[in-house]
Amino acid sequence: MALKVCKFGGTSLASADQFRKVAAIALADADRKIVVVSAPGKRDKPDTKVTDLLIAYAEAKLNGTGVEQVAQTILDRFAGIIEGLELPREEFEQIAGLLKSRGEGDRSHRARYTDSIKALGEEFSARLLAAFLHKEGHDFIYVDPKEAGLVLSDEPGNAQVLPESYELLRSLRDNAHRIIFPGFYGYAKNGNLVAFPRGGSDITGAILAAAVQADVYENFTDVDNVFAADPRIVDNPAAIHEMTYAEMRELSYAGFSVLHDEALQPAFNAKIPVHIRNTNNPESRGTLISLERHNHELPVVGVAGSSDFCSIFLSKYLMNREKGFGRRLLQIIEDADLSYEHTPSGIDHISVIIKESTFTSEVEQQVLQRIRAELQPDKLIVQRGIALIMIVGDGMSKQIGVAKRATGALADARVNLEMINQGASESSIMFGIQNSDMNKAIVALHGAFFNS
Ligand SMILES: Nc1ncnc2c1ncn2[C@@H]1O[C@H](COP(=O)(O)OP(=O)(O)O)[C@@H](O)[C@H]1O
Ligand SMILES: N[C@@H](CC(=O)OP(=O)(O)O)C(=O)O
Repeated sequence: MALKVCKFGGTSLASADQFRKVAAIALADADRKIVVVSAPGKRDKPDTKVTDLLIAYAEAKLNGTGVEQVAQTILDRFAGIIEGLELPREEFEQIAGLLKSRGEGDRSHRARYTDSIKALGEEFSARLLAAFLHKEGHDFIYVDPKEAGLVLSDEPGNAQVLPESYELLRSLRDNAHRIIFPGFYGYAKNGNLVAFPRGGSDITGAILAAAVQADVYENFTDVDNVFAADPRIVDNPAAIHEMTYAEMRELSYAGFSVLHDEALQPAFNAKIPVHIRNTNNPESRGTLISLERHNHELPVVGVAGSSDFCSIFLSKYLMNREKGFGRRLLQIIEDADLSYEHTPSGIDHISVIIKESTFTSEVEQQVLQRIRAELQPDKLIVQRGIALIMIVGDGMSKQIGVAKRATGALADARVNLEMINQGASESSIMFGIQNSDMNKAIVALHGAFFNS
């Protein structure tokens, strides 16, 4: 018998009807031993995810205004699901009670308090799904991440799994029941509830899959497969049925929101294939992500982009002769508590690419002052509003002319290139362009590699 861990995203649990689909998928295969769930997501485009409602609830509690209204919206969402699943009234009372009592918790640390509230979306989803399956006569139980041993670093909203979790979680494998597990959060060693970054239920699923040595990690979402470009940007993008961990890691980091980029590491380390599938169309083939792919024809498997980066550009004659220049520059970045994304360089120049949200004007002033004083560059320019576009494919290094095809397509679309950087692994090329050109560039690059 195989062992499968499956994760259902927010769109898969957005309403009672969606819960029923999830239950049917879980029941369709007895190998689906562990089911990880997200909080109810959007039912349609203008809708709001429960996680965002809970964050608004935490804000309202912290600021002391508008609490009742947002609490009502949250409770209405769950009341609709409970009613649609024909669950007893006590389920609703339990949720309302938990929301209220958790809301009264310690508010002295904003981020910590917000984590404790926003995790409730996943907890409620998991409790309701378990209650529904139980009512229908199936042997599923709700498992609490604290009891199971999902131990995380104590970094609110940005937690990372600690190695001991894997040993502790392994025993889920031998649990006599099938398991419903809430995604997105765990507990620090000091007992504090801590959440992963947004989209982190994908990470929970991958950790559990690695811990129990699952045969496959099925990640159910609302698309038939991973596409070669974001379907919200490109009409009818090409379907990708197979890709490697490395390709998916680069693409999800670069903008494919279908899978959290940090979810791949646990699966990759434990060599567990990840199968992206559609809750609304479980018959579709999906996308299998594993160590190697069999289809080697495609030099590029995907084009992704994200906006709002900035670059710190330095040039200095004979920079190449100055030992430790790069190290000293990156030390200044580190001292400002910044992390960097890329460092494209040439003999006399180097750029450091940083997320714009972290590079406030105050931080900019400090950093530039130190760079001028300690490195004496000939030129120092900060450019904001940069989008980074990546074309990714393990087959790229073996094919001649990939960069030419890409730059040709960008030129035809009249996209101005600010920078180009080929990843050291030769499986990606990054283009820095203006934010406003991002979608145009993605459409052009998708066309160049997939429309022929
Ligand atoms: N390259 C891509 N392939 C497929 N989906 C993508 C891609 N890029 C972005 N997406 C978006 O990711 C969405 C699924 O991710 P997400 O909304 O986080 O789902 P879930 O609620 O299941 O976690 C899709 O609906 C799609 O709009
Ligand atoms: N509900 C959390 C965690 C998550 O993974 O959600 P989703 O599976 O809907 O992306 C969030 O919105 O960030």
